[in-house]
Amino acid sequence: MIVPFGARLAAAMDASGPLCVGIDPHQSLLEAWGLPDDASGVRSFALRVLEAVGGRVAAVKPQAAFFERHGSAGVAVLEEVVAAGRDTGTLVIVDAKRGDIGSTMGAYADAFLRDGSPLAGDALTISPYLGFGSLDPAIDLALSSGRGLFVLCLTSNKEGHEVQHARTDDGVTVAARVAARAGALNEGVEPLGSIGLVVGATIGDAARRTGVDLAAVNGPLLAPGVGAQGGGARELAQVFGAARRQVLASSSRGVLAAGPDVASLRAAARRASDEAAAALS
Ligand SMILES: O=c1ccn([C@@H]2O[C@H](COP(=O)(O)O)[C@@H](O)[C@H]2O)c(=O)[nH]1
Repeated sequence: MIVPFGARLAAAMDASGPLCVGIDPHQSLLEAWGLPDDASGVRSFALRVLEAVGGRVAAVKPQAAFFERHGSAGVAVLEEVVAAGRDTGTLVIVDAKRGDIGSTMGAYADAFLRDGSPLAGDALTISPYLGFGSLDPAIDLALSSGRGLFVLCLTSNKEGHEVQHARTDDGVTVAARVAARAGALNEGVEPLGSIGLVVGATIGDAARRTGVDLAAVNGPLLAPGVGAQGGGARELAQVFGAARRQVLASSSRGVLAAGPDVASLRAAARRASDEAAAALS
């Protein structure tokens, strides 16, 4: 039986807390960890993170860009990391932020969401800014394969408002429209739908200002920006309010800076998870 991603994530957050650890092998972190800036260094880095947090946090999020910058050897490492992450029992969210015209989106869906594809984790981040309807192939395949999607809605970067806060002809913001479309796909699903949103922990009161009803999305809310970008317990509570039980807080550098020692990484992840749980309870 296929268990939908939303149900699997809800169970993982209940068991391990609301934290996703980002696997972002930045050049500077590889150097700090004494690793070479090549695919072998990225491999050692990512497997070390999995050793520290696999099976102990709700999710991990390998950032595809840091693997792709090493070409085909880096992509092969990403494949290995996706498989190794899933083997630990921790959910794997591939942060690749794909988005394209529908026919090409079908190929991205095939790569990242199809059973048996080496790049398919448990969920994928995607961009709706070629139009929400262009995401249909990914939505169809995610739902039929028990996977999830995180659709960019209100991102953590300071430039996001240029597009996301813009108003359409009927006065509704782009972000609110994205959120409403995701919510329609999750309607009536319990405990949580599988079509989530990306909503940065750094956005302050932007959800209110843009008319985004986060609770009505009835899906998971991936909240990057915790740690290195300045988001903390106070920001999580402020941004998510009534939707806080849907939130999966995400931290990459904030945890990774504790490496390369496995015990220190594990302790940093535990702290981040406990802080997020307290802020979102
Ligand atoms: O709005 C967004 C969407 C995605 N991200 C990604 O999350 C991590 C954040 O890394 P930190 O080191 O914790 O700052 C990174 O992979 C981004 O691409 C985001 O930050 N904001």
